[in-house]
Amino acid sequence: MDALTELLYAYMAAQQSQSPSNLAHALRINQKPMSLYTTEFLRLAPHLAKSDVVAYRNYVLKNGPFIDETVAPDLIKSNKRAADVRQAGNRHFLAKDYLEALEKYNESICWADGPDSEDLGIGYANRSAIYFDMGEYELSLANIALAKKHNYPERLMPKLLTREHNSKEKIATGHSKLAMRCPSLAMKVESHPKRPFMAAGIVQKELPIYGRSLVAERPFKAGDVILHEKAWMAAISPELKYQNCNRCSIANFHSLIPCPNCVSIMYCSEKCLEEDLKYSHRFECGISEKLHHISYGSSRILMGPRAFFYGLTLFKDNLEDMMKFCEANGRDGADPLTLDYSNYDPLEEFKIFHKVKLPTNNFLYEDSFRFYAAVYYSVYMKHPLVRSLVVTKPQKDFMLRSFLDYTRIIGFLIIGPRQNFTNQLFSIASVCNHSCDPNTLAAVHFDQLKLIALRPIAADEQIQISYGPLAIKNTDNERRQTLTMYHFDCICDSCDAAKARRKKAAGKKLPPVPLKHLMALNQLLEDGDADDAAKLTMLQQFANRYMYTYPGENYMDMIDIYRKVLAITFTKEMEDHRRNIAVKMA
Ligand SMILES: C[S@@+](CC[C@H](N)C(=O)[O-])C[C@H]1O[C@@H](n2cnc3c(N)ncnc32)[C@H](O)[C@@H]1O
Repeated sequence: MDALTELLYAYMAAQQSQSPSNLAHALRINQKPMSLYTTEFLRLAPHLAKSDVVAYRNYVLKNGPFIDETVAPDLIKSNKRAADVRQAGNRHFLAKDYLEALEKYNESICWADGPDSEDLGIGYANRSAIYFDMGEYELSLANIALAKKHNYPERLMPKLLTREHNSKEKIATGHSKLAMRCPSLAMKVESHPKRPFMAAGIVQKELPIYGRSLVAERPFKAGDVILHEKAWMAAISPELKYQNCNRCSIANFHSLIPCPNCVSIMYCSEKCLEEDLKYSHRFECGISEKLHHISYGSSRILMGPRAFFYGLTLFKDNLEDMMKFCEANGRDGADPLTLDYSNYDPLEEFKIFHKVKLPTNNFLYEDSFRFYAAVYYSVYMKHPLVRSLVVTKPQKDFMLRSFLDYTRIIGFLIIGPRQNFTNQLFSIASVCNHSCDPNTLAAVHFDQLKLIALRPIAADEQIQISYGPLAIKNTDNERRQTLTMYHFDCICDSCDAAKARRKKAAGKKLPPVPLKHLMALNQLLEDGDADDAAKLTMLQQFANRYMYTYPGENYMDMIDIYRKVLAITFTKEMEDHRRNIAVKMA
């Protein structure tokens, strides 16, 4: 019987007998999505529905699901495993399956037992060979440097030195991807003195139904970068553990370093490693596989517990102080624009997060959230550090309730298309409301976000982005359906039938000459070799000059092209940024 059939049988048996212990058995067999069991769990314990999260926790502690050693054992570093997994990577490399090979080499790097293991050095060296083949010479050099630092065997050194020489030669002869010169989306408008990464002249206002909103106090032009924000928290789905950084979520071309103590976690840099150890991994190292088992298929669900431990660290591990603050401060509203980022204090930013007001008590996925909070609680309490800090009953209940509360807040705050593999939390950008015809693009590259005006924005206009659906692409029904995931009915102008009709009537056709230029531009855009900077400048000029035709069809088509070019440019800009970091590492 294959594993899937076995799982199915166990699942059906659990359903028939309605016995929690059979469910626990099914869970042991299944190493994958826990979400499969949420509905089933709730069916087996219907009395829990809508009850307090403490009841969920008590039920889970008594009846399971037990995420223990039999379900998700800790992985202990092993050079033998490192060598075996590396062999699998070599097979992918020979077949030129570069991404699969990188993932296997990363896994091998994680298994390598300690910084002096030659398996660590060989893993980095093998990665450098892939980057060389991919034409990523800076990354090749950075990985050669890592291999040399981590006991790469002398007997193999000549091969590595040849690759180092060849990579340098490729860069010197203009074959580096950095030589392709990507335009940077720099902030050119005046910045705010207390928020150097944000344009001056933007405020937070409370608007009917929308709630907190970002509003321009001065006009902006198309192409103005009005915010460049870094996420304060991010998470990846466990499937990406050998592909993305556990702290900032970036893929970094899969050039990652391992947690020195466990096999389950990687980072894009020493900085992320240090920060993650400080804010969350010290509470997770040793139980990561169990946590992964719970959050398989989702990055978001772990962010609630993570936010709690982040806060606890900022309160200097003093749980009583954190409890005092949280109990004295209800969720009655918060404005991140009151923070002084020129004198950044992460605790103040965390307090703003804690005070976010949720618009409803009717939360989506509430039963699942309580179930997950309870199961996470049961796993985190296995960690000695957590057990030493969370001791009394009120402290334990506080941690449990915080897991749930922060999961809800994060569900409310996360912007952009709902996808599960990586998620990031931005304090300021998360104040942006959705519009199906947004005036601004939120370009996101993992933990980096830029808000860029897509068309001229007038003073007093709300700054809005799209969380996914767009009137230009999706029907009213499609948009409504997508937005049910966000649990709100869109009130933007495109979703109000009368306003949408009036708006449409105001649109004009582009004059013949710019229309001809636009068609030529369309062709140019299909030419991959065309100068990105020239495309951007042209589109930006169109967007500003012909705003009077908005929302005419030609103008809207052009904005759609502009949106795509901006998103591609931002990705390239961020990738170049990482290549430049690799140069420094080499
Ligand atoms: C990421 S938050 C945006 C900030 C939020 N307005 C606040 O008060 O914190 C997303 C929430 O804002 C509200 N919202 C955003 N766009 C909206 C829209 N187009 N129509 C109605 N409500 C919207 C919904 O309550 C949604 O769940």
